[in-house]
Amino acid sequence: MDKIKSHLQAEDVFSAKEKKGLFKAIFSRRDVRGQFKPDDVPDEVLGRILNAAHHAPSVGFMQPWNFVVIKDPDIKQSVYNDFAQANREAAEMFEPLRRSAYQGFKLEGIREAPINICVTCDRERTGPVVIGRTHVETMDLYSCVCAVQNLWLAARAENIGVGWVSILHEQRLKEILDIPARIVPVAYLCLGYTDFFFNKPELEAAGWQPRLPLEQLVFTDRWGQSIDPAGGGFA
Ligand SMILES: Cc1cc2c(cc1C)N(C[C@H](O)[C@H](O)[C@H](O)COP(=O)(O)O)c1[nH]c(=O)[nH]c(=O)c1N2
Repeated sequence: MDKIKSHLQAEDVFSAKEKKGLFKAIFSRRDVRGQFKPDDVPDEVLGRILNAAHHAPSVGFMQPWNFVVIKDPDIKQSVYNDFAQANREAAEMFEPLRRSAYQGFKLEGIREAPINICVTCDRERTGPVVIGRTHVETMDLYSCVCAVQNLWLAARAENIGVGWVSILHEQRLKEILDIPARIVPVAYLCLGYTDFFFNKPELEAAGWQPRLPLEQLVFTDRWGQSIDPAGGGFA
């Protein structure tokens, strides 16, 4: 009987070109909000992106996600209306100088993006006791965020921009989308083709927040014990 191939063989290592492709997706992925094209995203392309999301890691292989695909302009408008209200509330939370900068940012592309996707978490999908979630219950939510990241990177490889909108009232979003009580909306995403991706985060380019140096964020052995960046090999 043929032995079923149950693990990757040595020849399945990434070629230099494949490696480059993966890192290109990681480094050139952007949060897209202001430059969506109205062009339809074919179902086949959307299917590939959702399948990539579905292949994310999950605690206990729980796969707690659902993907609500929204194309209806009326639903988008309702979500936008909630964003507009939440965004006004958000602006009030910043001190005056930051507030005017905040008010100048475009922080969503809900109505322009041909597709919106709400990624949700079913906290009870595989029963109350889950391998790996026995002591930290939020692991299922983190698993859904892994799915979001897979989606974001796969979309980048398909030349499709994704923007995450989190300036929303969770309960209102659940009402608009008819999301059952036990399900948690994790991410509201806007998707569509785009002519370009900025080469830096927009918040970095606008001077709102720089990218932190990696060497400030990496410790050896103990919290606070910095590595020597030159010797650390991350340059
Ligand atoms: C959990 C979470 C939530 C949000 C975001 C991201 C994440 C991870 N981001 C996008 C965020 O601003 C962006 O990722 C960073 O500024 C870095 O830029 P790039 O993603 O590299 O372009 C985001 N952007 C935006 O315009 N409106 C929003 O409500 C949010 N919310």
